Amino acid sequence: MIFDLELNNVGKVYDNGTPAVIDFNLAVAKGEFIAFLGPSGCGKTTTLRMIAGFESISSGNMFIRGERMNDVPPQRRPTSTIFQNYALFPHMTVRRNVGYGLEVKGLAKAEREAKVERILATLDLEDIAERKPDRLSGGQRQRIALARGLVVEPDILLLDEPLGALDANLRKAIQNELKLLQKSLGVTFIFVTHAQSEALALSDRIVVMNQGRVEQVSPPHQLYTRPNTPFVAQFIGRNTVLSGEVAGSDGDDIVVTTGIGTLSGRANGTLANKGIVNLVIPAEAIEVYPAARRDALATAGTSNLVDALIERSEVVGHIAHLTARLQDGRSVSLEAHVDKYRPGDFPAGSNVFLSWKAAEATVIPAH
Ligand SMILES: Nc1ncnc2c1ncn2[C@@H]1O[C@H](COP(=O)(O)OP(=O)(O)OP(=O)(O)O)[C@@H](O)[C@H]1O
Repeated sequence: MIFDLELNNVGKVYDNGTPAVIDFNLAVAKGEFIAFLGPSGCGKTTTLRMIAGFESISSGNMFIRGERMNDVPPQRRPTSTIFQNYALFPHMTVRRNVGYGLEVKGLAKAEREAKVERILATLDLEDIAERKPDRLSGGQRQRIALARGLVVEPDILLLDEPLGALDANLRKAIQNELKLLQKSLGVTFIFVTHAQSEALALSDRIVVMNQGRVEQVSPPHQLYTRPNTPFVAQFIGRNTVLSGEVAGSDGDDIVVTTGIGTLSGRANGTLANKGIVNLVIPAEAIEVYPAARRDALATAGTSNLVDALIERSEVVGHIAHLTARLQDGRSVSLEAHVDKYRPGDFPAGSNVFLSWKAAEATVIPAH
């Protein structure tokens, strides 16, 4: 199979010696929507710029549709880049901004105009085609930048924090638009973000980066429910991470001795280090029961029963928010519809039990 994009052990060391990207491996199929997600300074932008050709590759190889790209200059790569500030020309109309890339490529006027009209129509920009971008809204400018990137018909569109300049409401609306547009065009999109919700909402797969390295590449749901590493468990979703030691197994479940009891979860892949592990429990998997139900739950064979004390209990709209303190002192935040956690059932100061199904918790190596 020929991938749209392949990065094989790609690395970047800046002239000052900073290793910004280390052994980056990724294969992207045509039409995939990929997010690079991670904290500030983890190497997302550097990787995107190496794909675009704005930054040289220090080690490893990069291929687009099977062709090695390491030494190909940016303008000869089948990529377009959309920058966070959109980099539109303020003195040109929207139409000229959109057509500029085709002018540079030297396309004949008639062909150029046909392509520009088509993309203006696709992105609903015809009515503002004669305006200058500085007189337009953030959302409109974002669409112009998209049109400018797409009009050259790239194999891969690279987007650097494309929604970063927009306010929260507009961001949400444009997220949906972007996803629909990408699916209808079938163009491979790679975008950089440090907004977890955006990556989870938009992507087919997310590449989580940390300190220059790829921690995990997974579809959003899998990343959320089955983290591979302690970093991902802390960075994505709302997980409680307990350290412990493997005591054995019970069918598909791994039994772990922790500071607050003998608990269980499922292994994610093979556990290289069987000794010290982390048990990762997503907030969504945790059920809360009043202390009075302890015996009934134990009789029913409910596993993973953990004592806790409700520290905070409040209802906002239809959502009940609970904070429960475990015996080791750490707090767990939980939320659910008020039909599930009825106000009054779990007042602050009450003793409760937390429980989860072993299949919904994940056991990962501690390092
Ligand atoms: N031109 C440069 N010269 C030297 N070091 C650089 C250069 N650009 C980036 N770096 C360093 O490389 C590392 C990765 O930076 P990069 O911009 O790729 O991270 P990022 O994940 O995109 O961060 P952010 O979310 O803040 O944009 C950081 O340590 C950064 O300081």
